[in-house]
Amino acid sequence: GKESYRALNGLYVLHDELGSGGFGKVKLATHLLTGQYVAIKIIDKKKIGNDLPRVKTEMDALRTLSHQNICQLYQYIETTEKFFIIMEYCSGGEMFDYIVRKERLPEAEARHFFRQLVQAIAYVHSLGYAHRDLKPENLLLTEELKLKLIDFGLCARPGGPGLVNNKPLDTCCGSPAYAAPELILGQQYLGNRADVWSMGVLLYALLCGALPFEDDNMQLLYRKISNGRYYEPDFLTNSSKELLKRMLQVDPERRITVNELLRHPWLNSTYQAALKWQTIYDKNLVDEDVAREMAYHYGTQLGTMVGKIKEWRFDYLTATYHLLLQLKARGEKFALPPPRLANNQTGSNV
Ligand SMILES: Cn1cc(Br)cc1C(=O)Nc1[nH]nc2c1CN(C(=O)N[C@H](CN1CCCC1)c1ccccc1)C21CC1
Repeated sequence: GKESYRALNGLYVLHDELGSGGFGKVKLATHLLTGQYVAIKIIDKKKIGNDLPRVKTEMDALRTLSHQNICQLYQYIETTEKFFIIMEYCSGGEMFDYIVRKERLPEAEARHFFRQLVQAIAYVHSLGYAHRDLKPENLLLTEELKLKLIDFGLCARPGGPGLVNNKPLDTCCGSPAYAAPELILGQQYLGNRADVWSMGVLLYALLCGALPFEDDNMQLLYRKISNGRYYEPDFLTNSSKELLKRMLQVDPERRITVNELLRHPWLNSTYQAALKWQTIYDKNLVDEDVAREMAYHYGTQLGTMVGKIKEWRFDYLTATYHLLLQLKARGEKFALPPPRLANNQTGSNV
C-alpha cells in the first residue's frame, strides 16, 4: 500500500510499474532534487522469505561494481517491511523485447551489443565475481542503445563458495536454457566459464532470434545442452559460426575464455578501438563541477562536499551525484536549487 512508501517521501515520486519479478517490482520514479528519472526496485521482505540472501548478494555486488555497461546503484533504503533499491533508469527496455521486435539482429548490430556485454563481464570477472544468470531479460538498453547488465542476485562473490560451486541448478541459478552443461549436471564448475557459455547462448539469440537449446521437457532440454549440438542457420557467417562453436563448448576446459574473447577477431572486426573493458569511473575521482553544484546547494565548502561524496554511502547524496554526473555526461546543464533558507531568516519564497 501507499503508506509503506513513506521512506521515499520528499526524496522520490513514484510513477508506473516497469516490471515485476519473482520477488518484487520495479517502478519508474523521479529523483526530486534533480528531476531525473530513476528505477526503484521494491522488495517486500515478507514475500522473499528465505531468498533474503539473494538481496544481500546483489547489494554487496552492486556496491562494488561501477561500470559503463552495468546498471548503476544510486541509493539503498531498508525499512522494516521493504528494501528500496534505487537504480539507473534504462529507457530502452529489455534486450529480450528488442530482439523479439527485430526478430534477429544483423551481425554488425549484434556485435555492437555483444562487445558491451563482453566488456561488462570482463570487468565483473576482474573483480572476482561471476554473474551466473546471463539472459536477454537481464540486459537493459538506454535511449542511446547502450547495454546495461542487471540482476546480480545470483552472482558468485569473490572467494565465496559461488566461484567453484556444485549446487544443483534449481537452488542456485536461473534459467536452464542459458545454463552451461557442467552447471546443470551439478558438477564442480567455475562461474567465469559458465558465464561464457551463457554469453554464447545470448550471442546465438542475438544472431538467430532463437535459442540454440530449447525443449519444453526439462530432461530433453538438459540432454540437448549436455550434447552441445545446435542448429546453424545458413545466414550465419563463418566467423560467427566459429565464435559460437568456441563459446558453446560443452567441455569448460576447451571453451574460449573472456580474455581470449576480448581479442577475438569477430568482436574486433570493423572496430578501430579495442574493447575498453575497464571501468571509466574512478571512486577516488570526484567530478569537481558536480561537487561544486552540490556544495552550493548544501551550503558546504567544496572540499567538504568532495569528502562526503567519496564516502559512497549510497544515500540521497550518492544518488544526486550520479544523476548530476549523468546530466553533465549528456552535455546538459545542471543546477540545483539554492540552499534552503534557515528558518530564522525571512525570504519571499519560504
Ligand atoms: C521494461 N522497461 C521498459 C522500459 Br521503456 C524501461 C524498462 C525497464 O525496466 N527499465 C529499467 N531501468 N532500470 C531498471 C529497469 C528494470 N530493472 C530491473 O531490475 N528489472 C528486473 C527484470 N528482471 C529480468 C528477469 C526477471 C526480472 C526486475 C527485477 C525484480 C523485479 C522486477 C524486475 C532496473 C532496476 C534495474
